[in-house]
Amino acid sequence: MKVVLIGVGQAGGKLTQALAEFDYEMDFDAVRGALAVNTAKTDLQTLDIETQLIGQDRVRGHGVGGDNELGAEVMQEDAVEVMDGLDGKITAEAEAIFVVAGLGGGTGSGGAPVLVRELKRVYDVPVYTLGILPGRGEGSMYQANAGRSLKTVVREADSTILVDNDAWHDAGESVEAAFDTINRNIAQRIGLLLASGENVEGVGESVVDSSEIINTLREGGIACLGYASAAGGETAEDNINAVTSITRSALFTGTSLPDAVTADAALLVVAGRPDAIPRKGVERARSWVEDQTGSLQVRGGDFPLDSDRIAALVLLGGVERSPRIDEFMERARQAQEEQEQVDHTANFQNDELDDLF
Ligand SMILES: Nc1nc2c(ncn2[C@@H]2O[C@H](COP(=O)(O)OP(=O)(O)OP(=O)(O)O)[C@@H](O)[C@H]2O)c(=O)[nH]1
Repeated sequence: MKVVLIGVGQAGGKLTQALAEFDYEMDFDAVRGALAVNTAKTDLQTLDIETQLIGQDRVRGHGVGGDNELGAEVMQEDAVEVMDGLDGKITAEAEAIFVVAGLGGGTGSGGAPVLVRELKRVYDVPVYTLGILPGRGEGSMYQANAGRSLKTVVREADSTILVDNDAWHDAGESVEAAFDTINRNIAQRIGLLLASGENVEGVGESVVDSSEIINTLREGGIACLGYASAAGGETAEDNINAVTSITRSALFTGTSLPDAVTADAALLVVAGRPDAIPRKGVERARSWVEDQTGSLQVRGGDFPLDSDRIAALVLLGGVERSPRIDEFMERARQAQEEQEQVDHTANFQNDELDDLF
């Protein structure tokens, strides 16, 4: 799928760069344009992709300090500039636009939903969000911000693929220490999904293409991605059990949104050497995904790759009824209440307020 990526905020910019680099190193050519937008000048200076600083009048290049309402305002005020900056980058060949953001901060959290809305007004291709949910251990500001941002961005985007910051790193690693691991995994796994069907030689009937990704995300709402891989055997026959077993791991342990299984639609992509991908294994795994997700819309396809490993990617569309989302929204709601209490106490201690007597 030919895509243009727009990172908003610090996490959004870093991930956009990581995705663009992976795509370039693998020679997939799925990423046709990349831009990082932020209110913090120093965050942009560390990136190699094209960048755009917004909100200079309001925050003078210092970021919005976790204030996502301010993040949304700044994006709205500078929307014309950002859209002008994208002119020429989003060409007719682009099949989708991805707005990439950490939903817990200020700039990405507030700015992403505004930018998605603006993009949808102008472009005909689907506009998706790749959103990062704060891990359980992150502070209440992050949780509350992400709750509001998620609610808004899901309404605006054609679909929102979520990666939970607790999902794609080893247990025991703190979220901050794990950023590198998470970002590498996102670049590889989301990168492979985007590249499915791109730059593929000897395209056969069973090769997955962009329309299957778009159709899987068509129902809107929240989506997630599962991934697992294993050493491949010599022949396709040798890999029948491997394909079913990695598909199971992708859905149960390798998912970007733990516990999200019930889905409106799904796509199973099996990547590996074309002669090592077993038709029988893929078909068996696809019908297993059907049983697990309860969806009758489970697509399947191959992604020919010159690799000794065999990998399964499971894209689930319409997972918003999952217990994981309910649990997160409850956490966000409690965090917002806690924050309101903190603000309330702060008012009592405010020296600028006169005591009554
Ligand atoms: N996976 C991942 N998450 C990150 C990374 N950096 C920050 N985050 C997460 O993103 C959220 C914070 O968002 P940031 O992108 O840092 O903030 P911002 O959008 O730049 O907003 P301000 O700093 O308030 O202007 C938190 O939930 C972090 O855990 C990263 O490199 N990788």
